[in-house]
Amino acid sequence: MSLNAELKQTLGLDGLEYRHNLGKDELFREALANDRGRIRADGPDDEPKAYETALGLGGPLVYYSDPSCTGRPVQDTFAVAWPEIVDKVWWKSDFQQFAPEHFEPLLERVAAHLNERSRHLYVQDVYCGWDPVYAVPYRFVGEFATHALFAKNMFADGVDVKNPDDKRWTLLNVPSFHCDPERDGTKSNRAVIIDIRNRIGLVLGRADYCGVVKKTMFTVMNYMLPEMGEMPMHCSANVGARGDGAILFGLSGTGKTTLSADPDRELIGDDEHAWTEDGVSNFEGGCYAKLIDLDKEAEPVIAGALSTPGCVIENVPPLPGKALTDTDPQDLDLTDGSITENTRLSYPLSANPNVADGARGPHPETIVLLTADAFGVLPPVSLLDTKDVMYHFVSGFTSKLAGTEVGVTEPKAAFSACFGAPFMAQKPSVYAEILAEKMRTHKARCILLNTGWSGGPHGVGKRISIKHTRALLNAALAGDLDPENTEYENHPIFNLAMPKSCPDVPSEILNPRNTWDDKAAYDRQAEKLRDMFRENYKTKGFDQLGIEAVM
Ligand SMILES: Nc1ncnc2c1ncn2[C@@H]1O[C@H](COP(=O)(O)OP(=O)(O)O)[C@@H](O)[C@H]1O
Ligand SMILES: C=C(OP(=O)(O)O)C(=O)O
Ligand SMILES: [Mn+2]
Repeated sequence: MSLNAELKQTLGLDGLEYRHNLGKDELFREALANDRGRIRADGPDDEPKAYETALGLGGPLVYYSDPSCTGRPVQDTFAVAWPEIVDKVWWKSDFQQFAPEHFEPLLERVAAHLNERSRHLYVQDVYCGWDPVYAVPYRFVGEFATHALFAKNMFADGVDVKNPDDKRWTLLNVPSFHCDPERDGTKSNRAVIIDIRNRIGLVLGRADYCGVVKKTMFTVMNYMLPEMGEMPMHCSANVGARGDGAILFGLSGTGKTTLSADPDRELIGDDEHAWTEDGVSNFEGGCYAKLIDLDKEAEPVIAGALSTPGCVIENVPPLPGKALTDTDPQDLDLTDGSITENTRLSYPLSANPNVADGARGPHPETIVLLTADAFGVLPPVSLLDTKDVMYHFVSGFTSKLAGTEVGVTEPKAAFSACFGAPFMAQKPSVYAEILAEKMRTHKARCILLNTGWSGGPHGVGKRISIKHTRALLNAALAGDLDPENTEYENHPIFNLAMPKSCPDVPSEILNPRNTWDDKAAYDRQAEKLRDMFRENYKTKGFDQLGIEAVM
């Protein structure tokens, strides 16, 4: 079937011009010519943007998203509540039911909106997943060349999927369509809606943060993989010189991207993976790094990717006095969080000089659970046994940092099951059971690595340095923190095993109580966090899932 006929059949689009599978250079030029201002002017009450899409000198594209959408719009994210999925999906405030009777009329209105204007659309055919066992063809269809370029950077290509037409997902991204909540069944004038029955994603209105283009598909994968008995994971992954695999689970801002980009280890990916019988493989073909206050020495790989042609930079303002035409990445102010703290760089895996072949690697030898504790009370590193892993995996404690979700402006304690609740389309027990089974089969060492605050809570203490976190991680990966090589002490409040020493890390920071001047205040804060863990365990009914309480 021709592309025209296919898009007429799946989406009702008719009489449109498709710019299909353009190369990066073409998408780059199209983004500059077409994504500036024009389409946004359709919306009511448009807040002016401070800057418009700018040119990089043969380097990255600099995109400024709608000021109301510099992170994921979680409160406007839905799945169509078809009867065959309604009992399986884990519904929650950041993943809500969309009434089936509203879906078709809404899609028809979106199609009519596009057909009437007969604007051109960008269509990019990519794959989600590098392993043909579970990979799906992913067709991005949207108004902005920027998002098509993002999809090209961020997804796999050339994957040999059998019967691709029976598996293809189509994402229709239409920033110029503003929903009417009363008529359309949405909560506001924007919406992100997943239709599992028909394999369609809809991104409407001010939802143009590029992260939506990848995380929507990630949510889909998290629904589908357990159906095939496979484990999807919100984690980064890499491989050391001994062929030793590692995976690092963590919610946004905990360090998946930063810590997996290690010049000495082959990168598999920074965010979304599957763990199957064959090992670990990436869903994506690119990375999505945070740029705020990037330290070019501590993060050489990310800094190096900044000037890669075809990369997309999001919401970084220029240095004072620098013009926005002909922007050299050097002219951007990476310390400027005035648009958002969640400034971003998307780059293909190939921009990293050390990547794993085919974005795949072995079963992990080390499993890292990342957390960023803004209370400053968890140890920087703890050794976990299997029951600790299960407990901390379903608890998913971290502090949400400002920016990645609309509405989060300061660090906030979060218990996000499986370290990615908004994307876990099925219930946490589904993922916990598959992980438990994997851990029984493949023995791995496990650590809890806290990249959060030390010496006091956020605002008083300091964030643990990347240098120390990396030293702790490297020691764990090398086996230096294995129980036969290191002495441990127990944290009496969290019941966690803390090493007494670690190469290249001052011993006194390993027990967080040492880093606080006021020990009584430390104990009170630690007890408060422990009580939050207990409360979360109780209210979510984790005992009924067979998860043992460890604290
Ligand atoms: N000790 C640390 N470990 C990891 N990241 C840190 C640390 N201290 C500060 N950071 C910063 O925190 C952010 C971590 O974000 P990122 O690696 O993108 O997380 P994720 O990929 O899990 O969302 C980065 O901006 C990084 O520079
Ligand atoms: C893209 C995102 O992921 P992360 O912050 O984990 O890199 C996001 O949360 O929007
Ligand atoms: Mn990341």
